[in-house]
Amino acid sequence: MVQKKKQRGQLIVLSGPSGVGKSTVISELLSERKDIYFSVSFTTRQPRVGEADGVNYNFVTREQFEEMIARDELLEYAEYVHNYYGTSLRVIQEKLAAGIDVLLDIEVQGAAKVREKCPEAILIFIIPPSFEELSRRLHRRATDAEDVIQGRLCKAKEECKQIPQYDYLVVNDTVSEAAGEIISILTAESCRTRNRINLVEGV
Ligand SMILES: Nc1nc2c(ncn2[C@@H]2O[C@H](COP(=O)(O)OP(=O)(O)O)[C@@H](O)[C@H]2O)c(=O)[nH]1
Ligand SMILES: Nc1ncnc2c1ncn2[C@@H]1O[C@H](COP(=O)(O)OP(=O)(O)O)[C@@H](O)[C@H]1O
Repeated sequence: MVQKKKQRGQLIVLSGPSGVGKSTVISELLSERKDIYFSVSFTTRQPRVGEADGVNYNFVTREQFEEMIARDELLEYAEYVHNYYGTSLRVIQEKLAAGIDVLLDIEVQGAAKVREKCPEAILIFIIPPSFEELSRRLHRRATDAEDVIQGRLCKAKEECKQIPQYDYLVVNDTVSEAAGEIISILTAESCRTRNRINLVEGV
């Protein structure tokens, strides 16, 4: 009855305000689910202390980014606080076709484009326990100047208006609980009939 046929990978989108803990939760998630491929985005923003090219982001100039747009090489892209951010189309296509699940950490406009192009993508939004805690996390991280932090906090309120477009909402109170909830979501999604029907002969 059950055939061994390779399934297409699942596309997983994670969004949430700056400083909510996306990168932290993603590290925890990837340490438990080593089979998931994290998509390293392209950006024109400057690297922060401790960030490495090709690991956190592929850091490019505005000119290089605009060339990628012109060549139609991006699955999606958006401008966020005066910088471009975008996802390589080729890499994502290759991984998904090889049956590998792909995780994107992208903001709300990019997530909406992914939904349009790949309706089966799983969209997860992460929120902080409170707005005050979000502000504390951004200050404690100490990677951005005060005006940048204020800009990101303003943007957070706008971004939260898009929550109804997401399939799942996760509160990042503790990192382990948030990562655990995402793992549960992914397990349930992988059991959907549409993701397993190929396994059954003659259906
Ligand atoms: N649309 C889109 N957004 C991205 C991409 N990569 C990162 N982002 C988003 O860009 C925003 C800013 O990211 P970053 O400057 O690293 O700040 P951080 O979220 O505070 O760590 C975040 O909301 C990310 O989710 C991408 O490839 N496409
Ligand atoms: N659950 C949590 N509780 C307390 N601090 C957290 C939690 N998750 C993340 N942080 C801290 O908050 C700051 C922002 O986290 P980060 O992962 O860089 O956020 P994002 O990628 O969403 O911008 C970091 O200093 C991180 O250590």
